[in-house]
Amino acid sequence: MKKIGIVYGGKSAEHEVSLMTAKAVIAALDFSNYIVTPIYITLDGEWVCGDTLQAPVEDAESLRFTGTGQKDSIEQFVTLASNKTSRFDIVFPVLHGPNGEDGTIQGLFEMMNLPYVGNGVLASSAGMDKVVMKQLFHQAGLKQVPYLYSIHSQYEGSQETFLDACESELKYPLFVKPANLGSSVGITKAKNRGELEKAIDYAFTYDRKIVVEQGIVAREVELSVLGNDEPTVSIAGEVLPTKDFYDYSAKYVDGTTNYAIPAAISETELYDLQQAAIAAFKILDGSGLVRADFFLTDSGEVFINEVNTLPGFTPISMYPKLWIASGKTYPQLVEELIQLGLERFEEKQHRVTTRNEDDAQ
Ligand SMILES: Nc1ncnc2c1ncn2[C@@H]1O[C@H](COP(=O)(O)OP(=O)(O)OP(=O)(O)O)[C@@H](O)[C@H]1O
Ligand SMILES: C[C@@H](N)C(=O)O
Ligand SMILES: [Mg+2]
Ligand SMILES: [Mg+2]
Repeated sequence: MKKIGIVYGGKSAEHEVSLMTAKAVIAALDFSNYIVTPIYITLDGEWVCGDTLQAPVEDAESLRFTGTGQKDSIEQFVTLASNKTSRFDIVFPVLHGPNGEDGTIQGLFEMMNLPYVGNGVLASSAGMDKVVMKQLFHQAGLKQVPYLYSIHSQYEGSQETFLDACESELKYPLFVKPANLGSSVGITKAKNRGELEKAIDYAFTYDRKIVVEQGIVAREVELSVLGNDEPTVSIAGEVLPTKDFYDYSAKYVDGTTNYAIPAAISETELYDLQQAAIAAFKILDGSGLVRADFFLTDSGEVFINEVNTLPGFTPISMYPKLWIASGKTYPQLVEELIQLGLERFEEKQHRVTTRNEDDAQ
């Protein structure tokens, strides 16, 4: 039996989405092969290690443990994970957004020498920050919509100058986003200066850095990438929002969004999208998984919007659905991700061992 720790929740505005993902991942595990420990990080950042689970949980709510009120209960996790008998064989951080999808927890696992599922520190942090991500994508030659960004302390002193720059360099409608977040939290579509100003103020309530993007009229197409050094890429899926854009409520609340899997696109368009998804994964030095989100224009032009290094992962989320459409089952996908995490860890360990032996000779 392998010991697996599922870490979920998190100090993030995507906390609730993580609970849904965690429930689904736990349900996919083979309980005759894994001893499953749930580790909940509350919205306040308190860590609560649950008792090992005997079976999948019935609902996501039951994963929301009550904490002890001690903010340093991360020590409980460190003790559990460092102890020889209770040490996890692997940890699965099922966290979305800041403090989880951004390299912070991956850094903790690295320092503890714990194998974990998914992207490492670099890919996670560079993939979380939409500005850094855009700069890397530019370097990889990937086409993107025009954008500007600002940092709160700079914006405060030069608000009008920034608004003027947005209006002269970009065309309405504009999409204003916190740089480090997901699930469309904090994003507003602005159609005039007044709305832009409000949208910027709102995005700054989530992050010290914000991005203002030119809106594009295009289809929204997403692809899933899976693997380590030789990643594979899925077919494409199209998001068909029935609202103004694919906002938080369209994603998780009102169920108004439709999806087309596979997306009705040409072979050339699919090829271009797949090449771009792999290029995005590689420039970030990804491991395990990434969902790449694109805009596809009527003339077949591909613009990368962003990647998610720990995308929504319930059986009805786009990332798994694209692999399920290619013949994998959801539990097979979860198992594959665990194996990829173990492979990455073993490869690193092997290098250390070999080097130490070489040094000793
Ligand atoms: N430049 C743009 N032009 C047109 N629509 C946009 C643009 N940027 C974002 N959108 C709309 O807003 C949605 C959310 O944007 P984005 O994917 O960047 O946010 P996110 O918070 O990282 O979401 P997630 O991580 O859940 O995919 C997009 O799916 C799209 O509907
Ligand atoms: C979880 C959300 N950021 C997604 O990418 O699906
Ligand atoms: Mg995102
Ligand atoms: Mg997206």
